[in-house]
Amino acid sequence: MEGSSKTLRLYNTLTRSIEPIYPLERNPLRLYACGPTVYTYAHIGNFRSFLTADLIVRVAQALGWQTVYVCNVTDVGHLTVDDYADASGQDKLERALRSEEGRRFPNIWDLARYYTQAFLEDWQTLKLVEPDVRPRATEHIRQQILAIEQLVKTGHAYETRQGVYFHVPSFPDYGKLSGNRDPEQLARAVRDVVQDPEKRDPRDFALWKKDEKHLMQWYSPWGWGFPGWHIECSVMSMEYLGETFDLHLGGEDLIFPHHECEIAQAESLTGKPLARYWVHTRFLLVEGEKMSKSKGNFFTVRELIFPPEAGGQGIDPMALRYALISGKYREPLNFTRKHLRDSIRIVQRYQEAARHVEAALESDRSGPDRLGDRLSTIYDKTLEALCDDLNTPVALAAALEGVKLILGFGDQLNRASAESARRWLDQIDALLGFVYPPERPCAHTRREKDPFVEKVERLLAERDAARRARDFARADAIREQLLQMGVEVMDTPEGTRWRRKVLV
Ligand SMILES: Nc1ncnc2c1ncn2[C@@H]1O[C@H](COP(=O)(O)OP(=O)(O)OP(=O)(O)O)[C@@H](O)[C@H]1O
Ligand SMILES: [Zn+2]
Repeated sequence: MEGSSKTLRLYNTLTRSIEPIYPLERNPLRLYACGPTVYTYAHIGNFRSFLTADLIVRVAQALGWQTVYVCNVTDVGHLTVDDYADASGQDKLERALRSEEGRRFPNIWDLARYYTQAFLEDWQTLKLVEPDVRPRATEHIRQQILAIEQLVKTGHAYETRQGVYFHVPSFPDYGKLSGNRDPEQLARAVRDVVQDPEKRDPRDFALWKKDEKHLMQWYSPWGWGFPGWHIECSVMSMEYLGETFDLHLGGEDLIFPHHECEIAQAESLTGKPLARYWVHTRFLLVEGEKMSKSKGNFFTVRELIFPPEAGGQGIDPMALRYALISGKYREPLNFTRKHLRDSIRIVQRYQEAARHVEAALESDRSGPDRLGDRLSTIYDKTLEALCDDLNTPVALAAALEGVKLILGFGDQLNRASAESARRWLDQIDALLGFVYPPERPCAHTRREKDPFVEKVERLLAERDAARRARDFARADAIREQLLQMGVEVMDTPEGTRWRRKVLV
């Protein structure tokens, strides 16, 4: 098998070192990536993290391994301050339902379904590998309840009037992933959060929240309520991958508390390590700050790739994919216009090379294969760079040499060389995923309107009506409101036009 002599090496957050990765015995490589909370569209920062998982799966497959890849959907609303271990605060899904955009959904279940669907479309648009299992938290409530019951039975959890908590002192290894071991520091981390006075230790975190008013609730041995966020991933990962699996992935913000808490719960249940390697992606930044749903400083896939008439910027999804993988996953990546422009140009060169190759395959130009050996060396270098802790900048630079080689032949490419070039482009596409366009880009929501676009159109109609009624103060106020939403309004002789503030 091509490249099978290579070793994949990745940085393991647990051991704080780069380690060779290999599956256990004769098992496939088993991976779990924490999926999105579906209360709004996922942003491209989220996709940066999913792309790390995607590349690892692709590299593993290129090395000839079998893989089992699980990526969940968090469709139970977890809480706005979930970066605190005890998960108090307001439910993100409920808050979304009360927002202006959320009002169009009749209930919380429809809202979660809608954004799940949108997420899956974005996933396909960016050509991420389809996971073998995509478990939904709402479909695994029974398993979560059973796990919590077991933790209570074994003395790792206890009930209060407000909920059920995992008792951190019952798991001495708490802190092994994040290094957050100092109890006082951990207690300070939760100081600003509404706390349950019956909690036995400030570090204890919620497994079950009792709440008869919560919009998503299930009946449990502790009455009506809903599970904590951390338990969902412990349960779903073990359900599909076994008690110990290979890689657990997510963005850097998940190291603590989410993954630390997952380890505590799962390892208390089984007495075995949950995952052998923990891999975390650094943030995608906008002007030096984390791109984040809650901060509102984000770009969604659709606002970048939709055509301008649908409120987007018409960017090739493959260029967006290229931009998102072009930085090392272990370093923060600043998302800039220049970066996106460069990626657009590079992907266009690949597309041009693919066109040349297709034309040459149709031609009757004979002659020896003058590309096969050189391209195969380049493929090797590309894969080797990815095996080196996913060094994507080096991998992409290596692959670009192949494109230059192909383009260097111009119209003189013969059939034999074109066959090698086509094989190479296919291989690079399997490995990096941006050479050919996606098969199924965002079809669903192209028919169904984006709620943002709907809102803009409604405001523009109101503004037109105000102008007709010569209520210019009202018209100006609406224009200002649109501006604050990032929308520029242009009055032209053909009528009112609008566009999002342009990025490129
Ligand atoms: N800016 C970012 N860059 C890279 N990964 C990110 C970024 N923001 C979130 N992630 C990762 O995306 C995945 C899904 O995240 P999730 O849906 O829970 O929401 P979130 O975007 O972190 O929410 P919020 O923005 O409200 O904090 C997680 O692995 C998370 O660590
Ligand atoms: Zn998770």
